[in-house]
Amino acid sequence: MQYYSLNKKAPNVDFAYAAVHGQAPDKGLYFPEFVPKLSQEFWDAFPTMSKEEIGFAVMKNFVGESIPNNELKRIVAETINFDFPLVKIDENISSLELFHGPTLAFKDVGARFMSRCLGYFNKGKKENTTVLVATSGDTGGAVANGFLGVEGVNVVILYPSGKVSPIQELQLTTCGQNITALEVNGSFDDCQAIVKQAFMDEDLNKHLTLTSANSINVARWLPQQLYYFFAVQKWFKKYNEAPIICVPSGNFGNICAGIMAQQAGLPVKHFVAACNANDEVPKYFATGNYSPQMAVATISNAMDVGDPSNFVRILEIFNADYNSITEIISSVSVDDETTKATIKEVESRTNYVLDPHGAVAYKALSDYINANGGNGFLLETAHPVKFPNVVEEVIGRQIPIPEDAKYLFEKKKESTVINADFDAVKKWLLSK
Ligand SMILES: Cc1ncc(COP(=O)(O)O)c(C=O)c1O
Ligand SMILES: N[C@@H](CCOP(=O)(O)O)C(=O)O
Repeated sequence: MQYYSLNKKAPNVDFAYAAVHGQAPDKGLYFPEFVPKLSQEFWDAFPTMSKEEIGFAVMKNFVGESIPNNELKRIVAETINFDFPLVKIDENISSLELFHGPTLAFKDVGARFMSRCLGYFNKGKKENTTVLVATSGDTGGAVANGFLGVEGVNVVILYPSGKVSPIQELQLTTCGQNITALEVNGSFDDCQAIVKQAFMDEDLNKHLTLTSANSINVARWLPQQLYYFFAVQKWFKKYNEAPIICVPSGNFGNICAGIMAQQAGLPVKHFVAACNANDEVPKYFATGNYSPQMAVATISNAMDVGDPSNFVRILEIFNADYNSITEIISSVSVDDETTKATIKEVESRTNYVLDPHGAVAYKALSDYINANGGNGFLLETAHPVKFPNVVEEVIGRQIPIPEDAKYLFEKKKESTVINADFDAVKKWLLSK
């Protein structure tokens, strides 16, 4: 499999090159030269395949010859060694719980896969790789956890000061070793823009081998397809009709991975991209015009993105054809008051506690189903305990902290405060 740059001004590369470099030299995101269709043999076996078998078959098509089969099988098995339950909430709506990994959010799958790929590609190399990552909350913790102790790799996490939840902040600032956190006086979009600029800076790239652990990087983004496969396999044990899938969306990597899975043949009836007040994509769906905007802060903070990186990948899948896009995907915006009311209503009726991101998706999915009929599931992308200030106030009780997360509260935050200024970050990187 070869990858091309979406800016179309850089040479094609294989999976290894795209994973090690992150972004193409012309600033474009890498994209696979075709979306591989899974074979009839795969679909015949699909209902009874194990997670590991599905994971290997799906990722093999994208990794190609860059990693030998036995190594790829190990990487996949280590990536997905936790549960992905599909829990029925009410008559027409289930929740795909993606928070059973080590950092309690869906990012663990991509981060664990990418860290192991880089570990494999870096074996025997003399120079270190610096992984730069911008986070609005969950990517940072997952990348810190996934890359902790990986030889030859230093991770630098940029996060917007005061705009992530307390557990998110502890997850990304307390690892030590090869993980460092830069607390940026700015927004997630500022952090993402600085990271992208770093890949383009000749001087910086002469001194450091840089890559990205955001969904920019295909090794972080593409494994996110896997849980769509796991969920749809479970879905067809209960239902005969393909599901409507609702994805709480910010940088649009997750839903874009789901669309890739659907293009490979996974049965999905419709996707709903649920956004918070950062509604540049819902506006595109309503008008056909896309115009990025300054992010506004919401209670679903990890989706506070004003210029989503992966929107260009969605356009690419559909050749930027508005009608084809809107046939398969809808997009809506849900405000904070409605998000809180949804958490409260669902908890008091069903006892199920949604996190603010899942609540945005629940509301968007239930509205879609009320208007169009059908059955579906939302992606519950983070554990509600990551957002206690919002959720506990709304439901009026405490959410117990999972055993595995208690250790975080004994740790001390360590971060370097820095202005949202590329030159300041460059100077800091070169001083290390
Ligand atoms: C909990 C949670 N939900 C939803 C999202 C949005 O996902 P994406 O940026 O892939 O659209 C994020 C950010 O990644 C997140 O952390
Ligand atoms: N919501 C994300 C933002 C970064 O998204 P990514 O998928 O491009 O890494 C976060 O939690 O940091």
